[in-house]
Amino acid sequence: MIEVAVTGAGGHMGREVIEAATHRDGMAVVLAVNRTAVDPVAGHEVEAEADLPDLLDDRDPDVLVDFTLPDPSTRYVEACADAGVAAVVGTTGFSDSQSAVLADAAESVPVLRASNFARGVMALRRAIREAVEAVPDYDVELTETHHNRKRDAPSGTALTVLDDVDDARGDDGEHVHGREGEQPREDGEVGVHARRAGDVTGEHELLLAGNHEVLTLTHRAESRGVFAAGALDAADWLVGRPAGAYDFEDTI
Ligand SMILES: NC(=O)C1=CN([C@@H]2O[C@H](COP(=O)(O)OP(=O)(O)OC[C@H]3O[C@@H](n4cnc5c(N)ncnc54)[C@H](OP(=O)(O)O)[C@@H]3O)[C@@H](O)[C@H]2O)C=CC1
Ligand SMILES: O=C(O)C1=N[C@H](C(=O)O)C[C@H](O)C1
Repeated sequence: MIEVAVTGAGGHMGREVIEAATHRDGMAVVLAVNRTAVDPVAGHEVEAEADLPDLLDDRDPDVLVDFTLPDPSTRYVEACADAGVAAVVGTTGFSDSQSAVLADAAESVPVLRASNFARGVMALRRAIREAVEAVPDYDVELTETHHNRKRDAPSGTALTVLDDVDDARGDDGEHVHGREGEQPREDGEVGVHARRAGDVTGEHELLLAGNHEVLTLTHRAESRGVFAAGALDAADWLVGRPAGAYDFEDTI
């Protein structure tokens, strides 16, 4: 039985993760914490996040799954490193210095980070790398659309895809965020567009155009359950691994 702790238990993703873990064979939620007080989630009492270090010692989970914000997430992963608990991090929007804190923690415990836990996005990323290599001189534009509550822009997935495009092209192309004014498009630049509206779960589209043709590669998440399932697959895979920094692709 894999025993799971969930931070951000009152958030949209935290609730999905608790619900999915509760109904998953071979998994049990032994700890749920949140910053503000919330009613039980899927029958699990939600504890105060301030008590996390003591709660980790007391409940001794195998793995913690975090979908919150960069600042609390880094604190939670540091607490995992102190307690010897593996961590799966779905939070996005980390600064370089916050990422360095996660990398430090990964020297003590296994830490798996992914900007997107949908398996379809893993497939999308492979398709994007292949397409960009096949038509390296085509114009590239990336558009992501998310719900109106989302704080970080561009999305974590968009930033990951931009890295994939740069890797496939073998350069650090200029990323142009939105456009305004009379500046024409420069060769090699990648346009990046972040839309926020309604309750869109998450959409990412890469458009490649040139030589009188247009190719689009799109992923659309239709439920947050897809992210929760992927994060729990990652948790399952991570338990028992040596300390280190892992990503979702490592699990395949
Ligand atoms: N990797 C992936 O596949 C996915 C990643 N995400 C990422 O997950 C994160 C959370 O998304 P979502 O669940 O929609 O967000 P929500 O806003 O619904 O939930 C945020 C959670 O973080 C907590 N929180 C906010 N501020 C603080 C703070 N200062 N200290 C401690 N806790 C805090 C909230 O607690 P409180 O209730 O007290 O406000 C809440 O539990 C985002 O970074 C998002 O980009 C989302 C979906 C998929
Ligand atoms: O905030 C969200 O909702 C999502 N965030 C992740 C991101 O920033 O890429 C993943 C997914 O698109 C949903």
